Amino acid sequence: SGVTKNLFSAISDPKPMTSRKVTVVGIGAVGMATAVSLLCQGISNDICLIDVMEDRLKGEMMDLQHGSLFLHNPKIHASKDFKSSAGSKVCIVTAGVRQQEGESRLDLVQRNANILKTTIPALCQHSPDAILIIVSNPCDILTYVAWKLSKLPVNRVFGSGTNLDSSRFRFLIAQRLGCSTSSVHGWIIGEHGDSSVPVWSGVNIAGVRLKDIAPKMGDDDDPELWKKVHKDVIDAAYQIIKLKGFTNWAIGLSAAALTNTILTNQHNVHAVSVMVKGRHGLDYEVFLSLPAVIGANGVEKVVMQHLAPNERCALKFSAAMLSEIQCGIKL
Ligand SMILES: O=C1N[C@](c2ccsc2)(c2cccc(Nc3ccc(F)cc3)n2)CC(O)=C1Sc1ccccc1Cl
Repeated sequence: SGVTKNLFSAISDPKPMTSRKVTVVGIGAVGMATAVSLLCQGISNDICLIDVMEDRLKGEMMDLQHGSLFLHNPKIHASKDFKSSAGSKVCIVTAGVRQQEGESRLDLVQRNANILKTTIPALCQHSPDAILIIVSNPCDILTYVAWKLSKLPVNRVFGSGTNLDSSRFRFLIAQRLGCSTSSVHGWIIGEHGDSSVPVWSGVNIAGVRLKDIAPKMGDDDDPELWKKVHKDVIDAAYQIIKLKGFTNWAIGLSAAALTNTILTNQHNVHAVSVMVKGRHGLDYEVFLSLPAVIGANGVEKVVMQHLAPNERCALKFSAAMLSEIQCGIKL
């Protein structure tokens, strides 16, 4: 038009640079917290929102677009058609249905698996090189389902897993000790949620292992009751549900942090849900969280922590449980 012709003297035609496009599937509280975390931290400037609720989708897209001035002038698009996710480097799946009153866990799993049956193949069709991060719950089982449906190598699909559990764990310890969360190193591994496994021997600040100072740390007869920190991680989840009805900010920030590690090929170590067969004596084809090195190719390496017998036993129990549930899922 007249204005653009007379306003700009073009130097180059805008060729698409190697975009860091990210697709977020599911625009519920978690999906939107993830999108906002990505945009506010400048982790991605090219976001695609996918959901089936078209009005809500358009509203969220417009509302986010109107914040462009306060962001890094991002490209934000939204559609129920997966075509608009084409060329994504990372696809974050937060879509899922809530557990209904009295619904069995297996029914919930099957309903969420049914959503993945259309979602995963469509994402892979339009972004064949993408890394998939599964956030939907139950996370470990749905990460397995997504991996099976994607037919991708195991490094390209992982779950947010105990990344959130570990961040709450480190926060609570940091509160107890009076230092920053990032300075408290500690890992919760295994099944995300109620049956997660805290690796007490690994909790340290500047390499000083708390277990060396408080040898009974994590035991039931520990006078300092450190085991309560893990219980508080679990109780916090239920308390937040009771207080606000859902959780979204910490999980959204954690999904954005995982995405940043991929897009910047940072090789950070995160507790995420990976295929554990052949590790720690586990023989099941299941996904559980272990500390993993994450980069542009997704899961690059797994850190093999020295686990106590009870920790290995808890992982084995979870693996057997997940394997049993997975057998009951119709893919
Ligand atoms: O902070 C949460 N909130 C959720 C939630 C629930 C509704 S909206 C958000 C939560 C909170 C409490 C329990 C619970 N259980 C659950 C199990 C299987 C499912 F398929 C879905 C949910 N989920 C979802 C979830 O996974 C978390 S983390 C979490 C949960 C339980 C124990 C420890 C942790 Cl670190």
